[in-house]
Amino acid sequence: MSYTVVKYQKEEGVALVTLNRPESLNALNSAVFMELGAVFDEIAQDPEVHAVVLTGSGDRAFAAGADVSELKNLSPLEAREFALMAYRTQEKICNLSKPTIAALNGYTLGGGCELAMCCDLRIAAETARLGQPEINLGIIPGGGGTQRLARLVGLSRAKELIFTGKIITAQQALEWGLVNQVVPAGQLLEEAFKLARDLAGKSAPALALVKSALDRGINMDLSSALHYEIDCFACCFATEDHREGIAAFLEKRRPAYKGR
Ligand SMILES: C=CC(=O)SCCNC(=O)CCNC(=O)[C@H](O)C(C)(C)COP(=O)(O)OP(=O)(O)OC[C@H]1O[C@@H](n2cnc3c(N)ncnc32)[C@H](O)[C@@H]1OP(=O)(O)O
Repeated sequence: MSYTVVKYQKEEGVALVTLNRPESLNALNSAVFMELGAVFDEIAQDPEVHAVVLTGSGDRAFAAGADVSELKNLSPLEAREFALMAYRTQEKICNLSKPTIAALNGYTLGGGCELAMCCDLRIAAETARLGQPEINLGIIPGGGGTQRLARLVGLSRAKELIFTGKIITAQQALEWGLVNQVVPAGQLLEEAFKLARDLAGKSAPALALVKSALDRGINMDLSSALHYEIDCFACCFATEDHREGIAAFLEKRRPAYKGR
């Protein structure tokens, strides 16, 4: 399938997905959400892809938020439809059974920050700036910002960011736990790919199971989550990869996983 507002490339088991509206700082409109949804459907079905890097084109923004010109004339029902469409795409990203890394190459604001939080890990360029400035438009985050941000940085810091609409540096985001790593801008994609290739070399079923244990478990009560983890742990023993991982350790060699 061909895409226009999103670019999709594959390299050595890693998918690179690039938001591609640099003239508007990769603002997220309906077309971007539709294409992003289709790309992640394609990735989910593609056995050659073992990890994903999501970034923005140009050197100014990952995404500066939902496209304000599209939000301008929405009725409440249309705003709900827009948010639901974004939600459906975000669910495809969150539920992908492969690891995802957001490479934040500049402004990561509003819906852009919400999209980054749908990825498993976030690496930011030193020049990246993050925030949820919706309050300054007289609206609130509608793409998971109130929930995912609070879960990542705690309720108090989430309120600080969302109430004030202030924009923080990549370093501050690192200190708050909103990003995992900060790197020089020129090394962002290289570092994101290094991590993605490392993850792509691990057992795919083990990664899928542990992603599920973490993402589903966090929303369960502790006892249910611990039992779910035990079931996921047990499922690993149905894979060829677990035999290979243990054999490789005992034979003092690198494992060669087959993803099954
Ligand atoms: C409901 C969820 C949401 O996400 S609401 C949107 C939340 N995001 C924002 O409020 C950020 C809006 N953008 C800005 O505040 C600024 O653009 C900036 C601080 C990110 C960068 O400022 P700067 O002065 O450096 O650049 P420009 O403002 O001139 O931006 C360049 C170009 O991009 C267009 N643009 C930027 N953000 C958006 C957006 N969210 N939606 C639509 N378009 C956007 C901006 O209008 C400029 O276009 P131009 O045609 O050149 O005027």
